[in-house]
Amino acid sequence: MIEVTELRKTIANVQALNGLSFKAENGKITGLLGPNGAGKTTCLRTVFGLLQADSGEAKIDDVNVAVDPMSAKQQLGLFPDPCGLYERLTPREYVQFFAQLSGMSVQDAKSATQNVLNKLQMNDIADRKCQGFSQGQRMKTALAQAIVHKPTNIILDEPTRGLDVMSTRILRDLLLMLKEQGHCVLFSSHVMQEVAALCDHVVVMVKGKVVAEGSPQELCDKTQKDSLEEAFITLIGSDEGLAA
Ligand SMILES: Nc1ncnc2c1ncn2[C@@H]1O[C@H](COP(=O)(O)OP(=O)(O)OP(=O)(O)O)[C@@H](O)[C@H]1O
Repeated sequence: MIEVTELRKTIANVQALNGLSFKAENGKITGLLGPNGAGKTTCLRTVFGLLQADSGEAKIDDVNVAVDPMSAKQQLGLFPDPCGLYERLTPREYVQFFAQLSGMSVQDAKSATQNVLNKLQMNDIADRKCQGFSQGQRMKTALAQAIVHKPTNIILDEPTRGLDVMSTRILRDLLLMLKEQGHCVLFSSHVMQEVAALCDHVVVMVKGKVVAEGSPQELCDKTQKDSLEEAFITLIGSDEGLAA
């Protein structure tokens, strides 16, 4: 479970987070939805420990990220930008390298890598160099890296940005699989369709704080709108920065 409480962060005189609080539970996909500049990336970076909040706290499975970052990160996987793979490595080498970085012995890293390659059905590409991979193959490799140390929690910042329809579908299926396996999946987006299709729980944020949260249906009910897009626009007070 990921829990943030009253997070505040000012960057270059901008109040990026302004008392942000929400929970992302295990076995659910939680979407952070908001217009450009709402603070989604800042929130995820703070949860991952890349940024330090001015006040408030972020907890991963009840471990405060700022107090015990190593333990917190043991239970956290960060989906990297699939464009940034090491081109000269094969997925097996790449994933095993990150498994060892997370503290596993060579033997454990090898077997964890084989497990994740099986889980994501990647054996056909496991020993090819990443150079020249399709977006979908990159996506799988990036996700394998994020989950090889078997974290309970996975965070993804706009994971479908720049992806074609097929790659988006592959990623959706992978996220649904992780949810079925009981993981906590937290991702940011301003793509309405993606949030509607995937999320059990949606956290709508504007200017660094939560303006509404609930299931897509609950948000529609709350705003008395038929579509999620209309509900979000009502909640946000404008359609700026939203993608259909
Ligand atoms: N390094 C930085 N320097 C200056 N301002 C920053 C920096 N990082 C974030 N901000 C500001 O903090 C606010 C929140 O930014 P953030 O990137 O978290 O938003 P976001 O919701 O992820 O936006 P987008 O959907 O456009 O990616 C914005 O106003 C942004 O300009």
